[in-house]
Amino acid sequence: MFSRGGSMLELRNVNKSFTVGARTLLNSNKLKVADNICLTLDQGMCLGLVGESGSGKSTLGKMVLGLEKPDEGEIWFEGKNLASMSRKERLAVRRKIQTVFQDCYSSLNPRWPIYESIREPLKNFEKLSAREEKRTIQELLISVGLSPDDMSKYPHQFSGGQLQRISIARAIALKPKLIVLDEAVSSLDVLIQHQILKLLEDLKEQYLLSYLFISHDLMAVRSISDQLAVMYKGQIVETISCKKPLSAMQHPVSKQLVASILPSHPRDRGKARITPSFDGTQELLLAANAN
Ligand SMILES: Nc1ncnc2c1ncn2[C@@H]1O[C@H](COP(=O)(O)OP(=O)(O)OP(=O)(O)O)[C@@H](O)[C@H]1O
Repeated sequence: MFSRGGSMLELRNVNKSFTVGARTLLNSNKLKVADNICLTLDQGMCLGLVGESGSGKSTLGKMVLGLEKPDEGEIWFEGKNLASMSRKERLAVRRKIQTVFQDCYSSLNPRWPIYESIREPLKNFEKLSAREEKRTIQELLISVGLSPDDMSKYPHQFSGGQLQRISIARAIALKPKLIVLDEAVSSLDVLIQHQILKLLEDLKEQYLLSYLFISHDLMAVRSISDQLAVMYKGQIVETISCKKPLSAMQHPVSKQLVASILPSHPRDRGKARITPSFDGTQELLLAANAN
């Protein structure tokens, strides 16, 4: 399906449940958030994971990041099963898989100049001199479209879009192979979303990155992904190439996601669904197709 490189990430029959509500001796309520998930992401590609709130997307991202463990199944990264790696190998993987979350305000320490926030992963994983660190941080800021002088400013001095650029600079500081982007553009307005998606696309080429792009926003996911996986109640109900039109999506849940995209002008709502896509082209979806 993917062709640029070999398989970077593979989820094999991954299952995960959480215990919810009161547990009694006779009863424990289990909520299945990953139900036999099988997914592959090849090197240099972007896999979009879309689905309604609570469908299990973030939990899946956390399992890839090693923040949650699957109950069953395996997660393979660069040809190795995460669960059977040595401590040293796991540490190496930790720097190769980075993340950008939605909430850039809480992911940066408000009391630190952003220099310190970007420096943190470098300090943990690289042995750089103060001079090298400073140069690296300046280069990272430039590569995300900010000024090297910004490094002495504090988070409150930046807009939401700029803060997300800083989070991205920190995520790429260790030259990772894979970035899990969990609702990374969801809190931004459409114009800034577009700019951050463009930046992510450029960085993907420049640093040969792979992305797992998690969002409930079908259009944002489609604009950056090569392949799209639709998640519903812990299951992947459909995977489809993003080269195909939205109308090619078959599963009722996918069709519902498509139907929920509102046309840009109220006049068009209810007749045809016209949605501007991020490359500026227009996609015309007849309501009959979408439903
Ligand atoms: N640690 C946990 N313990 C118990 N339940 C959890 C835990 N983490 C997540 N859940 C539940 O699992 C379900 C899936 O959550 P998850 O955050 O993975 O979904 P999501 O698709 O990312 O949703 P959203 O888009 O709202 O973030 C939700 O019902 C959530 O409340």
